[in-house]
Amino acid sequence: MIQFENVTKVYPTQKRPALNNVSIDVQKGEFVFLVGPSGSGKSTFLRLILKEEKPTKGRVHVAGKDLSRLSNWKVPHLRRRIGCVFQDFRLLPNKNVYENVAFALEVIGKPRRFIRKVVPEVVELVGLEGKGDRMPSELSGGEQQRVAIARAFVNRPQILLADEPTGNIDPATSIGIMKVLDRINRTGTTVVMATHDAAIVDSMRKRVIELEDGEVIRDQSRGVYGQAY
Ligand SMILES: Nc1ncnc2c1ncn2[C@@H]1O[C@H](COP(=O)(O)OP(=O)(O)OP(=O)(O)O)[C@@H](O)[C@H]1O
Repeated sequence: MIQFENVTKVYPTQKRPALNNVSIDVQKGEFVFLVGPSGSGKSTFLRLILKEEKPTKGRVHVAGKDLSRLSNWKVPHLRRRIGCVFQDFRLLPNKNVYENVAFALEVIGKPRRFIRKVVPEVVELVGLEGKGDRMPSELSGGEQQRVAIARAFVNRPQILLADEPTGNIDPATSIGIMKVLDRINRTGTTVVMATHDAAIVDSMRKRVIELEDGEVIRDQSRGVYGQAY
């Protein structure tokens, strides 16, 4: 589903590569944690998947497509197949829960009948049934992140990228967020989550890819946050 082949990324203003000769294969339906210190290249890895950045060397394949051969006008189509969740939720403050989720479908031209059917389903999937008419300001941080996940998933993307999704949420609430991501993963969606949250990584026992200075220093199935010797 996601394949990095000897990928090196050097930003124009930098001498050191943000990613250095990274080769990684993520299969359809996998759940992968991306860990490593600040500046190790996690966000760069996610940006390359979205074709927000191009590799300096090497190739990135996503959903069977070689991104170097994907013309610019096809990039929005690629991004529709990838849901994104961020640390800071990024909800529209003037729209309620239902409208925030529906908006993701409206902008890609889905019919109103379809939107009316699927939005409540996804709102329920993330555990927010009965809260569809709340504004983001009337929700806890954990609930806001659930809305953001619903919005990312409502179009049933093949891949969900999450960049520090529990970064602004307390540990107890984070467990609920991880249950939602796990539920989404069980529908067959490939999940890649960048995180500094050791407790979450240790509790999930999923594949862990560790970056340091842009290099993969560990790729462990059913892994933990820190190196387990
Ligand atoms: N747009 C950019 N221009 C120049 N250098 C950049 C840019 N984005 C990232 N970098 C550099 O590339 C390296 C990797 O950064 P990246 O953001 O991928 O790390 P990260 O692991 O996601 O860090 P964090 O955990 O803090 O989010 C860092 O040295 C960073 O300063």
